[in-house]
Amino acid sequence: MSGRPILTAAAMRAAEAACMAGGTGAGVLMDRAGAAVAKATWRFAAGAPTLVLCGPRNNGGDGYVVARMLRERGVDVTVAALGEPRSAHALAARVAWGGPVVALDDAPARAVLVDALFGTGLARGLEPAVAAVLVGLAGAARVRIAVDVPSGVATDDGATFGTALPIYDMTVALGALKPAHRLQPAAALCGRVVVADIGVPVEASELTAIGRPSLPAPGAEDHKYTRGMVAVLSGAMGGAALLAATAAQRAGAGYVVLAGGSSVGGLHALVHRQGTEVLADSRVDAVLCGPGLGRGAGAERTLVAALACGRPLVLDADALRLVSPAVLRGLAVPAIVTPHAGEFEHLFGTLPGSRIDRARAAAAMAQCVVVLKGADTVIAAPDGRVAIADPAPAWLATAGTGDVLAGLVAAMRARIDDPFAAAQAAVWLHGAAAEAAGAVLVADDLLDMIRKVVSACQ
Ligand SMILES: NC(=O)C1=CN([C@@H]2O[C@H](COP(=O)(O)OP(=O)(O)OC[C@H]3O[C@@H](n4cnc5c(N)ncnc54)[C@H](O)[C@@H]3O)[C@@H](O)[C@H]2O)[C@@H](O)CC1
Ligand SMILES: [K+]
Repeated sequence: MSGRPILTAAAMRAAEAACMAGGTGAGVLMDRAGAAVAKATWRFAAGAPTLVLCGPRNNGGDGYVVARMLRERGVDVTVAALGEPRSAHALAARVAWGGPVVALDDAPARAVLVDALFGTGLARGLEPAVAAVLVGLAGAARVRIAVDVPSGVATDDGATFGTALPIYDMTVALGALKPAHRLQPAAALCGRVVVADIGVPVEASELTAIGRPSLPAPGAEDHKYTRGMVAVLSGAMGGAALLAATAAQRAGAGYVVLAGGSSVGGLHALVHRQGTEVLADSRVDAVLCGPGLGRGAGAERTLVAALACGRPLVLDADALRLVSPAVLRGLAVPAIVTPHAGEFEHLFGTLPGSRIDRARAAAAMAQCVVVLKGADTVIAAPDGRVAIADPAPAWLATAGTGDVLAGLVAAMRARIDDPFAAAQAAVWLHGAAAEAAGAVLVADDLLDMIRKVVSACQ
């Protein structure tokens, strides 16, 4: 699992400060940042006339460097500034640019827009008048490129403060990914995100991006039980559990039992069992409870049996309405829970902060791995580690896709000991399956794609 680091604004500033303490000047970093953006802009826009918007501080400073470097490549560059430079390095970069600078309000539309108004220092939403000018110029441009982050988004939680902002074609993240590149609504504005190495060493981070997992193919000594035995507990609505069980099979679990419900059908290789006796089988590596469970007395009995079995648990859907953080905390083996926003709030209450903060607090509260699902899925471990998924296709917003994810989580949990790593592998497979399925997918289509995306992980 690659797990590229994601740095908050403060963490990026600390990395930058450590680099400067090691002897690299701030101006050098700004030059590297500007050079990286100029190179990306050149490649993307092939030298078309370019408007660079520069803010008052260091993001704006990067902008002046971009303008200078594009001019050196022969590009027709116009610079428009939101006020005078208010940091020493931005001022130096403007002096080095040396060309004309017009006020933002007078900026002419050009084919390429480079937005260097605000970066990781943004503390509040853009002034409505500034946002309106930005949106207008972006709308008139053919190519829109954001320096570090789109101006007007909050770096650490991806908020846009309710302001309408442009959608960019590319965002050049300086030094490392930031939460805003992955959290909504900001992530949807970024376009393609390119991380530019500006020579700032980035330590291992508690916050990472979910990368493609490594899922070794079975060896000669493997058999169906070593491949992972998964028990999926069914209930009132058998279809959901069937989706989950099939996903687990397709993701490589060697033996999948669908137990406790009345469901029939599925692949011939799926084993159907009455009741929950399978939970006493010591070969069971992971138990999934929740999809199609229902919320009646039968559902509670099934859940109680699951909670008592001592096997690694994955809890989803209806099961999340019937447990509490205290019950999860009491489990001998940490569970994985997979709530969407509504289930999350029902289970953990209204927690403060970003999705990262909330998922992390919930995981600590319940001492389990929390997969907070959505357009920006966030996974948190009880020890404080958090991983964020790349944006997944919005076509996933359809019935049954959560059941498929739950089955994938169970299959991964059955073969990967670390529940945090297992959850990440499953979320990656789910997103990749959705990419492969394409437009207007239904949950069943994901099942057909799982084998293909698992093969890509070997
Ligand atoms: N992190 C790094 O290693 C590097 C960062 N650099 C650049 O520096 C940027 C951060 O620069 P700064 O911290 O100077 O901050 P910004 O350039 O992001 O500007 C934010 C500042 O503007 C003011 N402000 C905040 N919100 C505002 C609003 N809505 N309207 C008007 N004014 C507002 C505040 O005074 C705040 O300090 C990064 O995004 C990046 O572009 C690069 O120059 C070099 C390397
Ligand atoms: K920017």
